[in-house]
Amino acid sequence: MWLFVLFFVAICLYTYVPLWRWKNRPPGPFVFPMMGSLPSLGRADSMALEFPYRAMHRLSKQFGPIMSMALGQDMWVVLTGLEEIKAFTMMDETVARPNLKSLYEIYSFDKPLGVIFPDGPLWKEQRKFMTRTLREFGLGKQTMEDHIQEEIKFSIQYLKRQATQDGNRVVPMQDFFNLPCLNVIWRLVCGRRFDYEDQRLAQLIEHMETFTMEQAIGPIAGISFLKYIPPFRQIYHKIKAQMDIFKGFLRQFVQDEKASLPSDFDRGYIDSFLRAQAKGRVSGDYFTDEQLIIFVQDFFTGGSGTMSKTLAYAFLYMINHPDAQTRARKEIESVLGDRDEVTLEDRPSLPFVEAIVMEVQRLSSVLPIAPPRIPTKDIWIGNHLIKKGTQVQINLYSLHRNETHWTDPEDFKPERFLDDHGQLKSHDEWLQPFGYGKRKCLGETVAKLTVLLFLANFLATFRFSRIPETAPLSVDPVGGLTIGPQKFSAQVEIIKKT
Ligand code: HEM
Repeated sequence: MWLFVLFFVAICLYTYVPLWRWKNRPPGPFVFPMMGSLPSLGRADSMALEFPYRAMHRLSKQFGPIMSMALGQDMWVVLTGLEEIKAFTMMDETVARPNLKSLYEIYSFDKPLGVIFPDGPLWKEQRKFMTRTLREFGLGKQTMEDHIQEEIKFSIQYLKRQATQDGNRVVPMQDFFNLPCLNVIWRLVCGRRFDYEDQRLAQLIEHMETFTMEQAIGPIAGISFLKYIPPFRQIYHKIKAQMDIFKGFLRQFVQDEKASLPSDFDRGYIDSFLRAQAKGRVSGDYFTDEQLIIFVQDFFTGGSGTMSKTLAYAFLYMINHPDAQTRARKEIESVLGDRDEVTLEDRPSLPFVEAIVMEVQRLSSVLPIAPPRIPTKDIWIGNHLIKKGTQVQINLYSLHRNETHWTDPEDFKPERFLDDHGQLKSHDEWLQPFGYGKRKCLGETVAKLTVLLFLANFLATFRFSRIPETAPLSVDPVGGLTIGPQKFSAQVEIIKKT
């Protein structure tokens, strides 16, 4: 009995002494010994484990745009307001990541490599290298657009085959854009694409989605002891096995690219990296094979799934909102005239299509929480102190569902981004699907271009509708780090034969 009381007192002291010492701590739900704030999260949202960002968003209505809470024994600060997120993400002291040991075991040879997870000089230099190399590869320039257009043509033919193969025109859509989007990334990486029938492509996506779409990956990454406890233990080993195969594939691919490196031009990102490695350019330490493998893996996990899930959601909303689909098609047809293909040049004449993309990005929030950060010294956001070393979550979903800023935030209303003349309003700062500040997404340009061109060209070629006598499609998401729509099918009518 006394032992139990002693244990209880020790646990309480361990939990509450740091909290008493933390003056000006952001407000937040009650912290229980061992369990932290989990009971409050559970009360705010009965599906808090599946949708932690939604539970945090609901709690923020009670506690405000900057909250503190405990997950297990660790204290976290959660940012949900625009001013707080802006202030935090613009500081040099807030670009560091926490030590997500279990995640690095799964993802990157036991240490933070690539560009998404490291910090310090490695991150700084590799982010600079990635930014420069992507620019050289024509992000926003013609070459990039040509690659995307070519992929659009292949995928339009692919959808035509699927829509006509058994006569009923019904096509499962939730994963349709996985292959084309992986190819957009693959082009950036090595200048080539896979055939859609190539089994390696499907396998790569399967390995990757075991990681990005696993609900438990957040808790496993954030709470290090979970990997020893069932059912997280099994999940940890399953994801690790899949990611080991993925990395094995990339390792072999990098070796093959090294062996066939052209002397006078770069086929893609890998070649640029290998050339920097060979020259010992910049700081040679960071240009290792392992760094390259995880760099390429970052392209896929950060870029491919996020674009394909955004596109899947775009078509889901088009099916649920046939009036918006018709209006978008009219706009596209008036721009196209006799031409076949919507291009980047048409963008200024497609305000409604662009507004649809923005509204889909707002509602889908495919990366609802940015990867976590830790301040490297005590920082102040308004009157609140975030202590050095506290884990910080940036809840982008909350920005997108803020009830004070957005009218009817749960509703699909692309018009909210248009002015009285039907033109796009200037940028709305509350829409931040790519994050904000010093670690903002590096693929924003390619992602925006890909989503817009796919959507416009597909709407010009096909009409998408709900299968007769079925209910409106659910917009509820599935997934983990990245989220996407549940399984859904569309009736696909070909309206342009060429
Ligand atoms: C619709 C598509 C996309 C969305 C919604 C998205 C969203 C995001 C978000 C929210 C972050 C975290 C920002 C932060 O930590 O504050 C991020 C980081 C990143 N994204 Fe994207 N992304 C998309 C597409 C892409 C693409 C296509 C690429 C690659 C070509 C890419 C590469 C990256 C990289 C490398 C980072 C890490 C940046 C860093 O930590 O310094 N993303 N992205």
